[in-house]
Amino acid sequence: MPDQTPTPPAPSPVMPPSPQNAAVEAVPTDQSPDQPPPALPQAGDLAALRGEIDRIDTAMHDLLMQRAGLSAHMAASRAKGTAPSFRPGREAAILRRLLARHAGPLPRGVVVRLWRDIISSSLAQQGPFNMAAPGTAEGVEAQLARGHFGLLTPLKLYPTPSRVLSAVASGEATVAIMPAPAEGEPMEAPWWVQMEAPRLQVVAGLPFLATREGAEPQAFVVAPIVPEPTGRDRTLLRLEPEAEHTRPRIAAAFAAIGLPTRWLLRRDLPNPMALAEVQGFLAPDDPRLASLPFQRIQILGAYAEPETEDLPA
Ligand SMILES: C=C(O[C@@H]1C=C(C(=O)O)C=C[C@H]1O)C(=O)O
Repeated sequence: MPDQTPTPPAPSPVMPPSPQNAAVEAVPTDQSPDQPPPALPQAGDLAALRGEIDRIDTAMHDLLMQRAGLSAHMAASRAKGTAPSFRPGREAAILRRLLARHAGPLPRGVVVRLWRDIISSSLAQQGPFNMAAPGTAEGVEAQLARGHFGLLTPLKLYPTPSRVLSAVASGEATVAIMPAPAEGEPMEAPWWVQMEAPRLQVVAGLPFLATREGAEPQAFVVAPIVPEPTGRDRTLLRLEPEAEHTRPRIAAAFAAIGLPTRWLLRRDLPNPMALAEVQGFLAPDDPRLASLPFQRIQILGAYAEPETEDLPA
């Protein structure tokens, strides 16, 4: 594809400070500071700037078409195998890599927004992909589902979290968007008590881009796949405590094996059950788990630690 070479700026142009100039100047470059600035039209030359934007749009469109072509190849080579096409750990790694190299005026939230749509369209190419969430279209889970998997991924709403879980368990839905477990959940047994592990696993926390440092996910993605480590993960564990295993004692047992809990929930009804989140990626055969004094301990999944949006200046 022939590229139009943009006209270099006039020697030492004196540009008055304006938002337009700020945006132009902030275009990231790979050049070192002592090299001349990249060849860009002068800020006052709107027609040339628009021409440059058209050239960039064409280049981006070409690359998006190339990317979709690669996804189609992947889908074709997968058709013969059994490897799952949904790999939330890889998706998180892709976003982290881009955020780590990101610079300039484009907000990090926009980078995530754009790539979430690109990745979701690639998922749709791999085969049917649809989501289930509890509540209404205005509810937190539905909004987070849309935010993560895009506006074009089909979403079916169910009246309760346990119906959502049944939908993903039966294969009616590819993924379930579940509310983050919390104290004082409604009367019906919480979904994490019912979840059919290890076949179903928590594989992502939403939103991936948190508005502030340390924010906890508001929802979890559950799917019939095995989570993969991303380098910065958290693991959810479910266990059946005895009567004497109060929350502090459960927390102390985890701390004693070098796995301090980030948070811990304990329910007594219908049976004693606890859910703990620990830092890091734990495999089911992790030897530390065998030394915990609990009856049944199961990994409910693992997810990539969220990234944060730009902090206010
Ligand atoms: C096409 C793939 O599947 C999905 C799509 C991805 C993408 O578009 O980058 C990444 C991870 C997968 O969830 C893949 O295996 O990379």
